[in-house]
Amino acid sequence: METAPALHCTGLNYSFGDAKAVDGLDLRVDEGEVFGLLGPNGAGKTTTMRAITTLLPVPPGVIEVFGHDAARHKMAVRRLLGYVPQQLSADASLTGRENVQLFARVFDVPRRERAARVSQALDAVGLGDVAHRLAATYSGGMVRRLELAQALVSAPRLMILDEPTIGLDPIARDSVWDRITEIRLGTGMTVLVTTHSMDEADQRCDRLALMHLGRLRALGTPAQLKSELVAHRRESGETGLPPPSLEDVFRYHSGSGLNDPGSAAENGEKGAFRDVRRTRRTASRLG
Ligand SMILES: Nc1ncnc2c1ncn2[C@@H]1O[C@H](COP(=O)(O)OP(=O)(O)OP(=O)(O)O)[C@@H](O)[C@H]1O
Repeated sequence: METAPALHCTGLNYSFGDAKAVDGLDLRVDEGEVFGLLGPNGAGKTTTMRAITTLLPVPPGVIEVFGHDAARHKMAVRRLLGYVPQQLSADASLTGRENVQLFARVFDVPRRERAARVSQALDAVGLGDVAHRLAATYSGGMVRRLELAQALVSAPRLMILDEPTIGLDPIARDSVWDRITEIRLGTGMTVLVTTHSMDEADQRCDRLALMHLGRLRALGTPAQLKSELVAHRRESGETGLPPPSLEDVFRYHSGSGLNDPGSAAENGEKGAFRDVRRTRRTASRLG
């Protein structure tokens, strides 16, 4: 019998008032993959992730996590998930260990396993030795790794990471990604991640979905997406260009971004303003 994929979305729609944030999204993520959700600001990535985590309501039959319907079996789905949102979730006035302990209680990790699981999660992200320090004293990269530990403490099978490296310098970014890779290799955990860094997407993701204006525009491995663009250039007679990067693929599928009709900016500045404000707030708190 075929095993259920880590995630299956069938015709996911989500609107905020009259504005459609996600428009008929079909997506399948297989167990063990690192799957990147790409797209310009306002493409619908965070809304998709929040729907998967059951934080936004969706009707039955639309989202399944390891075969569990997110509408009918909300708690079963939540138990399978770890989620690191874009906004910071660590409390600066607690120590690293206290932050992770808090999540262990919230996620109902059995009391007798709690201490060991908290230590394991902190060690897995390389914070075991500094777990006694207040999170306020951590660098931006350490805070992001602490949030990863918070999400890891419930031993999720599907980890959802919304821009886990936003606002980090290249060394801190690598250290966050190296930890994700190590944990994934050790546990077989599936990862669904958004990033605006095309280098990260290219180097760290097995497969990518490119969203724009709430719709899926392209799907495949980084190599497939690039070779599709080569084929398209050939068909349209564009010659003499260097091999495309993932950024070229992104630009090709995202059109003129925020100036497209129906985009966040065209639908009202408020949405775009909120997106930028949220991103800046996270980045500056990490900086
Ligand atoms: N709470 C909300 N109320 C109203 N509109 C919203 C809300 N959250 C998101 N939107 C709108 O829905 C659309 C999709 O937003 P979403 O945050 O999912 O995009 P995104 O791809 O994650 O963008 P970013 O890369 O900036 O994080 C945008 O037009 C956004 O303004």
